[in-house]
Amino acid sequence: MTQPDLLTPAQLAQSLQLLRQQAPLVHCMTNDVVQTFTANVLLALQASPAMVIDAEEAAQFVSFADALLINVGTLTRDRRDAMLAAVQSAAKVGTPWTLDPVAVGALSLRTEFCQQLLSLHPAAIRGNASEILALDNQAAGGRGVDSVHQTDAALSAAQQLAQDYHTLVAVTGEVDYVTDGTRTLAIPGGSPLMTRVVGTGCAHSAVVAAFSSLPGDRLQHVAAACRVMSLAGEQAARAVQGPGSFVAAFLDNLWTLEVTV
Ligand SMILES: Nc1ncnc2c1ncn2[C@@H]1O[C@H](COP(=O)(O)OP(=O)(O)O)[C@@H](O)[C@H]1O
Ligand SMILES: Cc1ncsc1CCOP(=O)(O)O
Ligand SMILES: [Mg+2]
Repeated sequence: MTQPDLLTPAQLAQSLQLLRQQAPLVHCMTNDVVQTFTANVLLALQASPAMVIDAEEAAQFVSFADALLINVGTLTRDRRDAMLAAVQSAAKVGTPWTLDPVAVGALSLRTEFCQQLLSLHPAAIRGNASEILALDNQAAGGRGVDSVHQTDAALSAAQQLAQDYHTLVAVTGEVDYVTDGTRTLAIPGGSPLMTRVVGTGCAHSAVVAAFSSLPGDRLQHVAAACRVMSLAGEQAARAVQGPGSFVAAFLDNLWTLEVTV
């Protein structure tokens, strides 16, 4: 495996400009905790969120959407069936979909479902280090929804998953890595404060879904999704006292983000 490269400012600027121009419609099937925050993050980037969750409606709606997000954070059997219907429909119509395997590992329902989803061709997978290790059967998972591993420790698992399932894997934490199994980009930055408000990881996956719908180099676009999150996060953390005001500053920074080349 080759050493990680860095995303250039020119690549970031190109991907961000394309995202704002295309304003993708992102079909989100996500967990109960993060619905509003996820929608607000997408809106701040000029994308359009739509949370359509009934099995029949989801299978229909995915053909109107530019991207689909599957997040198993508050999975139930009914939701699993609806997500499966949406993914199968996405495969038929060619809508790229992204998996967020929240807390995969210790719990059977979500672990078996995530393993099933892997063979249904996700365009991208975004998880924290413990989730990526668990998905590759190399660890039992994290502490609930939080990681107990560093991303360096999960990089080879991310590369292996990407190769095995012909997908992109973004493993996020202090340093984010995005890999297709051959090329890997490292994205430093962000702030520990990002982990002190709920939903940043889940929203990150929604942003990965949005960027993965863009034409061109998907690895570049997904790395740009990570850098957009880390830039907005680090700028917000510098300006605020704690988690409450962080959320507002983070959304404002996504809205105003400019990249100088
Ligand atoms: N120590 C850190 N320093 C900077 N950014 C971080 C740090 N930990 C997490 N992040 C960022 O916070 C967001 C949430 O990521 P993470 O904690 O990995 O996911 P999850 O919330 O799914 O566990 C990501 O954008 C990630 O890059
Ligand atoms: C707390 C919680 N419990 C089930 S899903 C969820 C949200 C997790 O959000 P994130 O992974 O973005 O921290
Ligand atoms: Mg998460």
